[in-house]
Amino acid sequence: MNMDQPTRIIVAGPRGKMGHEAVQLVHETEHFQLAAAVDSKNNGKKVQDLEGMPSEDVLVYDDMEDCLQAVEADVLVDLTTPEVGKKHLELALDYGVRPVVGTTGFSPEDIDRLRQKAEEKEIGAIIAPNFAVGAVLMMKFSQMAAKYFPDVEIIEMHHDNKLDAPSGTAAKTAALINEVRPHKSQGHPDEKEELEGARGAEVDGLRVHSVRLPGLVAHQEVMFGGSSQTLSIRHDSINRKSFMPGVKLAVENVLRVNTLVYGLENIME
Ligand SMILES: NC(=O)C1=CN([C@@H]2O[C@H](COP(=O)(O)OP(=O)(O)OC[C@H]3O[C@@H](n4cnc5c(N)ncnc54)[C@H](O)[C@@H]3O)[C@@H](O)[C@H]2O)C=CC1
Ligand SMILES: O=C(O)C1=N[C@H](C(=O)O)C[C@H](O)C1
Repeated sequence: MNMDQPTRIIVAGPRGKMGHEAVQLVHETEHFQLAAAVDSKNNGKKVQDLEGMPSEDVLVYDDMEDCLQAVEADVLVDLTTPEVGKKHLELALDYGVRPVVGTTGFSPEDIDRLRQKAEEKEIGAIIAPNFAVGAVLMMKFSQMAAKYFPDVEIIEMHHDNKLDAPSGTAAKTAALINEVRPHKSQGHPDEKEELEGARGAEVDGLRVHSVRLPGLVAHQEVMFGGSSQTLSIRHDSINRKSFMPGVKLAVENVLRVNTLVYGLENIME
């Protein structure tokens, strides 16, 4: 790949809340070039003909494989839905296009399998459950705190159009915390849920609660409790522009790695 040439990018999900911002980011970034978009409809139209899109004279495909066969691209930015995102990531690897995936809903098994595939193909891939730098710091600070406060509950709060629960960020936070937290079942040993789900989902004894409300964007609070004290670590994305510097960083870095990287923290300086 010639690093002096602009990075040619396919955006999947261009009419979505995140995809729309991503098309705008590619349009505004000098060393990025939009190669095509993959949408669930609008096959054969130009991106610039979709409502609210910048003047990008490139084609929209309604099928990822058709797009990968027709278009020369370096990177796929996927911001679709959990099931679609998994298929797109696999196809991109098959065609030697490096995936940057913000789509959430990947299980640890999915990630292991896809990492193996990326390594077999010797190309980079990045799955980032949260592109906001502040959210990455919130996760890292939570991991630091968990060493000293093993009693912790995660409360993630999102808009009510979100398909997956818990959020990818909450799942990643729980995984990071459980790397350092001694296993512990929280709450009273005789605790009983009078209403199913009242104590949230359980990840190795740690509880995760998902709130869905109109008006919210993306928020997470990690609450720790210790003797006579509590600690809360909170991040709020109040606009989807908060994710775009992370998308840019991931596109730049996916060209330099030959494995699947899970989490923006692994590429942040
Ligand atoms: N990693 C991160 O920082 C962030 C990740 N997300 C994740 O990104 C994904 C998208 O989120 P939003 O933009 O809020 O959702 P959205 O619902 O606004 O957009 C999803 C888009 O995917 C499109 N789509 C569905 N099937 C498709 C297909 N077969 N081919 C092409 N496009 C298809 C839909 O038409 C829609 O436009 C979700 O999984 C969400 O959890 C959201 C925000 C930040
Ligand atoms: O769907 C969203 O909106 C978001 N999804 C990601 C997640 O599941 O963690 C990232 C962010 O929280 C916004």
